Amino acid sequence: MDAQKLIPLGADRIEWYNFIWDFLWCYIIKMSNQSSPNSTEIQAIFDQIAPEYDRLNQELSLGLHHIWKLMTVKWCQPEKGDFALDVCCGSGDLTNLLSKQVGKTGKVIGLDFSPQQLKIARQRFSATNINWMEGDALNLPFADSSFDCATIGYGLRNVVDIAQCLGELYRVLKPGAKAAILDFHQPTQTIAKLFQNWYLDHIVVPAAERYGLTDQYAYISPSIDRFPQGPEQVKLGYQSGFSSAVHYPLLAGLMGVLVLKK
Ligand SMILES: C/C(=C\Cc1cc(O)c2ccccc2c1O)CCC[C@H](C)CCC[C@H](C)CCCC(C)C
Ligand SMILES: C[S@@+](CC[C@H](N)C(=O)[O-])C[C@H]1O[C@@H](n2cnc3c(N)ncnc32)[C@H](O)[C@@H]1O
Repeated sequence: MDAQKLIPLGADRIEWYNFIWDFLWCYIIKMSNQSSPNSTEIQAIFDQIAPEYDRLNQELSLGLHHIWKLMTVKWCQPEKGDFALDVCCGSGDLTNLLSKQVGKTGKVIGLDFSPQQLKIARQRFSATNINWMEGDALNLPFADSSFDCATIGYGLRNVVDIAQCLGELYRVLKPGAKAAILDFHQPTQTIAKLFQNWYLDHIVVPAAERYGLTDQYAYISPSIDRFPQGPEQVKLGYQSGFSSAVHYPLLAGLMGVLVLKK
């Protein structure tokens, strides 16, 4: 008797059901791991990494992040005497660069919702034309048309509502003012994307492991996957009311700067 005939017909069907169920369960698990963290979780990440944040940025970008930040500040065209805003200021790199550009007659607000990042920023930079503020990028505590220029450095990808953030940025800028938004970017070229994933998985996360920050730095890669690419960022800029929006890829598209004009 052929063994095949011994298997009741329903057995195949049960195997199929089990396979489909297992597949669906794996898919649900994977997608649930891709879910975006909420504001509280984001704030916790940046509070936790604050003590090592600048050291790891310097080491892992081989110091290049300073160049990307200089370009970002240049592209929002700050002038002497301006009132400037650095949203999601973190440890204050861009706030400090804006402070130097607007000079003694100008003023810069560095705003962030992470107390630990702001603590580091205050320790690093004591320029008298800088005000450090704890606040939410999604509900800026400023009047309409307050600022002559603004920056967001590696913040837009981390807010829980990008459109809301861009809307607030538009609201607080003066007519004709510019904002420059630096962040990671998903390269369009496959080889660049493969390198970005490799670098994040095999250089960045292992480096963070030394400080017990594996999970916090492992967050970067999926956050980049969720982040709109250049053309989509431009569309969001126009939808937020900006009169012009241009995205400039940097480093073969591994990074990018969105320049908006009100
Ligand atoms: C300043 C940089 C990243 C800031 C940053 C942004 C985030 O959203 C984070 C989230 C969670 C933890 C940390 C951060 C965070 O540090 C960019 C430079 C640092 C990057 C970690 C390095 C990655 C660089 C490129 C992927 C590859 C550069 C290759 C080149 C040969 C150096
Ligand atoms: C990667 S850090 C960037 C810090 C700094 N701009 C730089 O270029 O290094 C992202 C910062 O965004 C802040 N952030 C994220 N969501 C925010 C929100 N809704 N309001 C204010 N700050 C926020 C985090 O607390 C963190 O300090």
